[in-house]
Amino acid sequence: MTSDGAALILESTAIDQLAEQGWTLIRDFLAEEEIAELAAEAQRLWEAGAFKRAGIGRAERFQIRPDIRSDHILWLDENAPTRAQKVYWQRIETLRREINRAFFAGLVSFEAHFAVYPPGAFYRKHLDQFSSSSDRIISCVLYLNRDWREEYGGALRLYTDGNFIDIQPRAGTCVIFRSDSIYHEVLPSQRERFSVTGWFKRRPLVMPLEDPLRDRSPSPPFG
Ligand SMILES: O=C(O)CCC(=O)C(=O)O
Ligand SMILES: [Fe+2]
Repeated sequence: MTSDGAALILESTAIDQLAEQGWTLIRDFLAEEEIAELAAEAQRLWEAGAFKRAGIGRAERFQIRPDIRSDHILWLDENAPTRAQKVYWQRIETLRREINRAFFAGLVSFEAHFAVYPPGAFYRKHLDQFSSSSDRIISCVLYLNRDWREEYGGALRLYTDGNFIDIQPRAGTCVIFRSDSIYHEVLPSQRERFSVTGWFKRRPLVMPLEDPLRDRSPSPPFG
């Protein structure tokens, strides 16, 4: 990155594109050594067995469906970030403010996980919003593999206007898109493919009327 001014101009172009076409990308989202540190961390945790098979759906609808997605994930804990993760969260916070300023989007939080696609893994075409809730507004995927080559597969295919575009998962590229309307898929990857995937969220618009876990024993009889 050349200067803060240049970074700001880049970011505002990206945000214009996000508004116009529903997706954008920022290359060099973090410095090379910051990406390398995140990549080393993800690799170490993967080798230590800390990742879990990813599923689809939330809460009681959660299912492991290797026919739909076969990646493995590890959620980040915002309250206990490593040094590399702290830099990532700070960068995300800057982006959150930019998006809110440009769109009055009311994004209040962010959740993120590391993901690994082992050789052969994929994620079929989908939207990132759960059908049961609309609090995921903007998706954000940051890639960690240095020297990625097209022949490894593993591109992110974004579907837009009856067409599609393939994005190579190269270290430092961050793809940002609307969670409610941009269909996308991860094509089968032939190499271990690492990323940090996250979602900007709004406060849920409709609050549940009743907490299902609340004690529902009958109230004591009158008198
Ligand atoms: O890794 C990617 O390129 C996209 C991942 C994805 O679509 C997801 O986790 O919902
Ligand atoms: Fe997705």
